[in-house]
Amino acid sequence: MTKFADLNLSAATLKSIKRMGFEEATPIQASTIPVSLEGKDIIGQAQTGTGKTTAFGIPMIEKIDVKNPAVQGLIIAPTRELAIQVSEELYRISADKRARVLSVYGGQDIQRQIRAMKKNPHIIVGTPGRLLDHIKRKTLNLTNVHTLVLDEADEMLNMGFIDDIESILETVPPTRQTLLFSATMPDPIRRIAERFMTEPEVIKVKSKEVTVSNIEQFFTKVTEKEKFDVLSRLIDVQSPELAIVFGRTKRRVDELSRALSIRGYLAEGIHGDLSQARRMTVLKKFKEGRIDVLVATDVAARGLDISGVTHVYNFDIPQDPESYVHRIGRTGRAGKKGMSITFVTPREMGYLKVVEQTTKKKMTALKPPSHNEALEGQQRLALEKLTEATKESDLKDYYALAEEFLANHESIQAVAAAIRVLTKEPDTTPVDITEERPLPSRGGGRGNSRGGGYKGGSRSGKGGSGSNRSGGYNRGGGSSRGGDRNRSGGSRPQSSSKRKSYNS
Ligand SMILES: Nc1ncnc2c1ncn2[C@@H]1O[C@H](COP(=O)(O)OP(=O)(O)OP(=O)(O)O)[C@@H](O)[C@H]1O
Ligand SMILES: [Mg+2]
Repeated sequence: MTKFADLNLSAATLKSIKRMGFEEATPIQASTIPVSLEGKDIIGQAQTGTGKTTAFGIPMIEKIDVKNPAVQGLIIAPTRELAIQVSEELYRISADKRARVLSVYGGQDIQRQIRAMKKNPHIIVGTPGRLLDHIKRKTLNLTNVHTLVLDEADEMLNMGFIDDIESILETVPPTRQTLLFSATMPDPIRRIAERFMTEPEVIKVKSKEVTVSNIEQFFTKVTEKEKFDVLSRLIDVQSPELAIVFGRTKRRVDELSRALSIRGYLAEGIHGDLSQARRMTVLKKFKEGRIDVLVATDVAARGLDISGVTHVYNFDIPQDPESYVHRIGRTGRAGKKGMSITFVTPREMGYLKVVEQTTKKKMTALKPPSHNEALEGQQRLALEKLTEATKESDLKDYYALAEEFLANHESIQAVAAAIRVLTKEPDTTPVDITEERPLPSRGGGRGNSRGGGYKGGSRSGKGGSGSNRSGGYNRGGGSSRGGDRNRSGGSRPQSSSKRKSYNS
């Protein structure tokens, strides 16, 4: 085990790390920080939730000259929420050194960002589109950047993002150090990445499986029609502390969050068509536990670190194995336990095999719970609440009434009534969920799982500067940026003109 104190870090950074509560460096931190401090380019791959942010954050902060007012570090992230989160983590690492960190992303007032730029931030964390926008407006000068990080590099280099990234890189000195991090790094993407790196060192934390062992992985075979009832019952049986339900499209997310609310769950949805203010409010409520279930498209699959997420439900199986790895990685973080349950329709069993081949881990089959099992789950939850309440010392005020009640009722009847009152009985209110077509049938091979391969097709018709690319997170073959993901029905959803927009 490596202690941060053994990594040759400055006193200021060590102090900040201590304040963050970190004692030992995680394996990816221990293996990349020394190499990064030497100035080498790195492709860093380690499982979800194992501290990659701090792994690139510490050396970047170490190398900032706070007396120099120029932007010296640039971090590019695929989504707005991730850009915000990463900037917050860097801010914490730099609490003592006091390097200035600024996040810029689409959907936020650009004038406000321009004003913030004038306060000479040392590090910029941004999404590709908005960064380009600032570069074009000449409100962001990257000529003094010595350290560049692509967080979730494979995601950004895959399909469509590559043009933006290349344009940004053209404005950064070629002598810079480039660091790429992700939990997944398919070979074709790695080869693209190496094009703009200098003799990168590939640092991969060795593990048998791509996913972390603290996530218990299940699948359940269900028909499209059964899915929603099965989801409700699973939530009732498993009573997650916080759960994320991933759906394939934005419409799916809207319908699911509405349906869950109708059935009495505290659920809200997040996807790329919502305003940035709304996205932030929903995420904040989820982090604070004011909603228990976050329903999301893949916009929330990458990098988000929300403590207390105990369950991930893949309401629709993702078609890319990488997406699966990142989705389930929203639980089981920083050594905590988690559980994932993936719904598979009979025709989609081939996708399950592909996922398992990629993760090198078999999922355990889970029988969908019955109505009675769901009821029992909720009753047990009620009993837990009752047991908790008996530990309270100030129940005395209730004794008189309790005695009066027990004089007229059997004790078993009294307790049963209390449990019943506290039980949220499984709700079977009919809800409207549009049926999603199954993914096109496929065999078991990994082969061509992402359709046309990693071509990095270009994104035409880039939205005007500062525009909110409201397309959300499309990977569909269609050209409509505002459309849902994969609406292409029975045909293969990804053609060679793969592209996604993601609200930079
Ligand atoms: N050395 C450490 N000791 C304890 N906790 C840590 C340490 N480093 C990071 N963490 C915590 O672990 C959690 C996960 O970290 P982080 O988000 O950086 O993971 P990641 O590897 O980037 O995951 P993903 O692949 O999902 O992006 C965070 O809550 C972070 O604060
Ligand atoms: Mg990360």
